[in-house]
Amino acid sequence: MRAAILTLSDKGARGERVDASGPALSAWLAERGVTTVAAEVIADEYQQIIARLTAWADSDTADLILTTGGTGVSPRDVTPEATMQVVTRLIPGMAELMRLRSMEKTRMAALSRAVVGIRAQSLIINLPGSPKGAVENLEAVWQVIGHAVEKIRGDSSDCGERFTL
Ligand SMILES: Nc1nc2c(c(=O)[nH]1)N[C@H]1C(S)=C(S)[C@@H](COP(=O)(O)OP(=O)(O)OC[C@H]3O[C@@H](n4cnc5c(N)ncnc54)[C@H](O)[C@@H]3O)O[C@H]1N2
Ligand SMILES: O=P(O)(O)OP(=O)(O)O
Repeated sequence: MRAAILTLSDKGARGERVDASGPALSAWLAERGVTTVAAEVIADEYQQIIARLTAWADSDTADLILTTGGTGVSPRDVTPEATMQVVTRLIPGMAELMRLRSMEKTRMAALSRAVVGIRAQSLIINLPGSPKGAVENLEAVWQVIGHAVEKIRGDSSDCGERFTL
């Protein structure tokens, strides 16, 4: 599986904070055999987020596109809105699963408005901004991601009896 990681952070884009979340996700994925083929830090700008997600998905850069940051309720948090503009199909259950598992760790997880969806053949997942929050949310849906990527890419095998989790 190939992953691309987009960090949304005004401070990061201005060079006022070192991006710890993108590298934390990349390291976590590498331990599971997933290569990060692209990674970028940009500001919380609606149009820029749309442009980057669209370019990665439409050029088939990655099977899995992760965003980190900008999912909350601050005025400049627009990652979910930009993602909803880009995806053609939402997968609400994956976002629900992330919040369910996260709320077992912190009630602040209720503030993440993260969405998950599909554009072209890429699965796009919003994750919160902190390194801890980002990895915890990815971990929550990890067992589902492999199967989602297979299905998005047209796997027609009968999955009815393959999964019990
Ligand atoms: N499983 C978890 N889920 C959530 C957590 C958590 O700890 N575990 N945190 C919750 C909180 S609190 C909020 S609020 C929401 C929404 O978060 P956002 O997506 O809006 O996150 P940001 O405001 O962009 O960032 C929050 C905070 O994290 C630090 N930060 C952000 N970006 C970076 C970066 N690239 N490198 C290092 N640190 C970063 C910084 O202190 C920001 O103020 O999510 C809940 N879900
Ligand atoms: O600069 P950002 O976007 O990372 O903002 P915040 O630290 O308020 O999440």
